[in-house]
Amino acid sequence: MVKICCIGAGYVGGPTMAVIALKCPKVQVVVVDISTPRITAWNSDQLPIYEPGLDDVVKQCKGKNLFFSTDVEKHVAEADIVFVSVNTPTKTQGLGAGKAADLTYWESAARMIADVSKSDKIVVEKSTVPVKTAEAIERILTHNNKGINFQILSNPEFLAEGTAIKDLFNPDRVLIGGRETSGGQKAIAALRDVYAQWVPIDKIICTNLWSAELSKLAANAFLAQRISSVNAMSALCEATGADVTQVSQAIGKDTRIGPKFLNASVGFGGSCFQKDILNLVYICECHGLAEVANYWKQVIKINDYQKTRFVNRIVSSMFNTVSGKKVAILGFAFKKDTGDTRETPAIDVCKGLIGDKAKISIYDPQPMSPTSVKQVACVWDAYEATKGAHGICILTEWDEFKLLDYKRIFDGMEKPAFVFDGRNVVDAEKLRKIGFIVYAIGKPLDAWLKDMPAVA
Ligand SMILES: NC(=O)c1ccc[n+]([C@@H]2O[C@H](COP(=O)([O-])OP(=O)(O)OC[C@H]3O[C@@H](n4cnc5c(N)ncnc54)[C@H](O)[C@@H]3O)[C@@H](O)[C@H]2O)c1
Ligand SMILES: O=c1ccn([C@@H]2O[C@H](COP(=O)(O)OP(=O)(O)O[C@H]3O[C@H](CO)[C@@H](O)[C@H](O)[C@H]3O)[C@@H](O)[C@H]2O)c(=O)[nH]1
Repeated sequence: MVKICCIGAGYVGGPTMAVIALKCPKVQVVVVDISTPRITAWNSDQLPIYEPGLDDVVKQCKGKNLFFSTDVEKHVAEADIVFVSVNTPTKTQGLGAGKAADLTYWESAARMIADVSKSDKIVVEKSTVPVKTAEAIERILTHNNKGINFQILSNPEFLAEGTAIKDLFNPDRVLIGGRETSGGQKAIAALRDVYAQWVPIDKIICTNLWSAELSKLAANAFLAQRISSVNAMSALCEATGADVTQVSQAIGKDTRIGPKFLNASVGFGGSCFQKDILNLVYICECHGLAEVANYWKQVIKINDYQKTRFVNRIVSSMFNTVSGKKVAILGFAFKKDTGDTRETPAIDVCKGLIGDKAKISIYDPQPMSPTSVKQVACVWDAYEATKGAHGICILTEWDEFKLLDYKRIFDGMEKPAFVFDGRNVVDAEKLRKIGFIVYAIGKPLDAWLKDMPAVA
C-alpha cells in the first residue's frame, strides 16, 4: 500500500489529504503537524477549520485510510510520498522583510525529512514557495548523503477557501512540476497516478519545476490583479454615475475577459494574495526587474487604497467623525463560507474606524475569538450588533446578510442611519425606502454622499 504523509494539517493539508484519502482508498494518508491542538481537533468531531463539505469527507475516511498525528518523524520515515504543506508567511525581519517568503517552516521540515528518512521518497512542495525553492530543498535533502534518492516535485494548490472541497473534487487543473530526468519523470508519473483516480488526465498538467512554482505565484497575481482592476473602476464609477456591477457584466461577456472574479469589494483579503504578490515583487527585484516589480506592487497599492477609501467614505458621511459612535461590522471573515480572518480587509477597516475613536460591534456567522481591544465587542447576532448603532458596514458577503430584517434594524438604530455595503450584497433601493442612507461600492451615490471627499 502506498503511504502518503503530509506535513502541515492546515487549510490546505487537511482538506487536500482528506480528498486524496476519499478518492484513493488503497492509499494510506497520514497528516502530521507539530501543533497538538490542531491534531486533537482533527481527531475530534469539531474540526479545526470550517469548510463546507469537509466534515462529511473526513467522516468517511478517518480511521480507515486517513489519520492525523503529531508523530511527525515516524510517519515521514514510513512514507513513500511526503507532501509539505506548511505555512510560508511573509518575512517580518531581516533580509527581504515585508516582502520575501519566510521559509523557516519549510526548511525545518526539509531538514527533518533528511534526518529521519531511511528509504527513497518523493517530496512534494504543496506550500506556495518562491520559484527555485526546489533547488534549495534538494540541497537540504541531500546534505547528509545517506544514499537515499529524493525526488522533488512542485504541486501547488489552487483551492480557494469556502469552496475547497468543490475545488479539490473538480479542479480546473492539477499542476505537477518535476526534474526533466528519468527519475524526475518517474516521480511525476507516480503523483499523476494518485490524482488520476478522480481528475481527468487532460486536466493534469506536467511541467518543469520552475514553471510549476512560478505558475502558482502568477495565478494569484493575475486573480488579485482582476480585483484591483475592478476596484479601481469602482472609484471611477462613483465619480461618474456608472454602476460597477453593470460595467463588470458588460466586460465579463467578452469571452477573452470572462465573467468571474469581477466583483468590486472593500478589497481582497486572505492569507495568500498579498503574501504571494509581495513574494513575486521580491523575486523580480532580486532579478533586477524593477519595472516588473513595480507593476505588480500596484495591485497591492490599489487594494490598500480601496480599504482606506471605504473608511474615508464612512467617516466623511457621518459628519466627518465617528468618535464615540457605535459602528456595527457585519462579517469579519475575508470571504463568505470560511471562518478564516487572516489578512481580512475587516481588520483594516476596523483599525481605521478605531483610529477615529469609533466603538465597534462585530458580528460574523462564524465564531470569533474574543478581543481585548477596549472599543471592540464581538456579538453573536446581527440585531445585537446593530442596536443603537449609527452605521453598519457589511464587510463579508455572507448570504444571511441579504435576509436580515432591515426595517427592524433601522428602528433600533440612531438616526440618520447609515449602511456602508463593502460587498454589494444588500438591495440599496429597498434600504433607502426604509430610510437608510446607503453607500455601496462602485454604485451611483446617494444624494447625501455627493460632493463629499471620496478619495483616500
Ligand atoms: N489557505 C489557502 O487557501 C491556500 C491555498 C493554496 C495554497 N496555500 C499555501 O499552502 C501553504 C499552507 O497554507 P495553510 O493555509 O494550510 O497554512 P496553515 O497555517 O493553515 O497550516 C500550516 C500548518 O503547518 C504546520 N507546521 C509548520 N511547520 C511545521 C513542521 N516543521 N512540522 C509539522 N507541521 C508544521 C503548522 O503548525 C500549521 O498547522 C502556504 O504556503 C499557503 O500559501 C494556501
Ligand atoms: O471578484 C472577487 C473575487 C474575490 N474577492 C476577494 O478576494 C479575496 C480572495 O478570494 P478567493 O480567491 O476566492 O479566496 P482564497 O481562499 O484567498 O483563494 C485564493 O488564494 C488561494 C491561495 O493561494 C488560491 O489557491 C486560490 O486559487 C485563490 O483564489 C477575498 O477577500 C474575496 O472576497 C473580491 O473582492 N472580488
